[in-house]
Amino acid sequence: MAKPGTEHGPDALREGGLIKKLMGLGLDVHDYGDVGTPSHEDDHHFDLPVKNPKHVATASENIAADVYNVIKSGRTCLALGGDHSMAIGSIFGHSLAEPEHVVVWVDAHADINTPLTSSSGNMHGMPLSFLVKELQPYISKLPGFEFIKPCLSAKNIAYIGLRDVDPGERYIIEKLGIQSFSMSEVDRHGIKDVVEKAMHYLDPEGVKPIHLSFDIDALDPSLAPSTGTPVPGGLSIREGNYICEELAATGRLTCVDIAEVNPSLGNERDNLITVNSALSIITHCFGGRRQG
Ligand SMILES: CN[C@](CCCC[B-](O)(O)O)(CCN1CCCCC1)C(=O)O
Ligand SMILES: [Mn+2]
Ligand SMILES: [Mn+2]
Ligand SMILES: [Mn+2]
Repeated sequence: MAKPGTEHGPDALREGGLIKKLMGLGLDVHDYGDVGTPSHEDDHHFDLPVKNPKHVATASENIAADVYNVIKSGRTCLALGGDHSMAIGSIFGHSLAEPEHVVVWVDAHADINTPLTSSSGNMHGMPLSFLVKELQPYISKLPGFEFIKPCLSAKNIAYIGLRDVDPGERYIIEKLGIQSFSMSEVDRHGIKDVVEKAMHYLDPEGVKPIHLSFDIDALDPSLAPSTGTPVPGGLSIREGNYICEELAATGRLTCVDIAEVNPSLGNERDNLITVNSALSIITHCFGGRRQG
């Protein structure tokens, strides 16, 4: 991961009262615990500048298995990160259970660099490239990722909140025609129109299961300071809550990722602000409504 500390994200959310808040919504909550992610000493890939590939591969396979089991048991899965590379496993696991699902990716970043377009080598900037069928001819096969079968088409993805996109990602988004509502579209049309347009594009009949992959850095850094790649000019908590309320209201929200909460960044107050923003996002995905 780009910056150590995201491994403590789930516990920070638990300590912030996550389980109690969800139970307070009348939900039958089961905490499946942490996914096993053994680290690998010799974890580098000789001819590619990809960091921790074996670690990410092992974690992804474990996450996929756990997400699949949770969804197959009839529950809605809440996957807590952790680095956004977690979405490799969570989306793949979701697709094994619900092959028809669509993805709403809420993030300051597109996270669709291939190992060759990435300038950082950090896998949190690459998760979608491992999952999109149209990109497979361009993806270097990394050891440990053999289990992944690309499970998304470009038309199954919509971005909300983009404001820091690398040149290679912009090319991919435009070449594949991925639906992208950057912060410019949010400002131009308003969040209501953006969510309506995104859902009409992804699922005009209103029948498909939804995967929401929410990177906490989609929110403005004033709301989520404890995160690894903050970018000014993000979503307000009202906009973030609105997205979640609307997706929850479909009744088809089947898997939610909350990524990039990093309690080792910033001070105590920053941690509290970030955790509270993440808890607000989560509760509005699971039935919490501002109108009560
Ligand atoms: C925009 N792409 C970045 C950031 C990815 C953030 C991942 B997320 O999960 O937090 O969304 C940044 C690449 N830049 C690094 C600094 C120099 C310019 C490129 C990358 O490392 O690929
Ligand atoms: Mn990260
Ligand atoms: Mn991300
Ligand atoms: Mn991000």
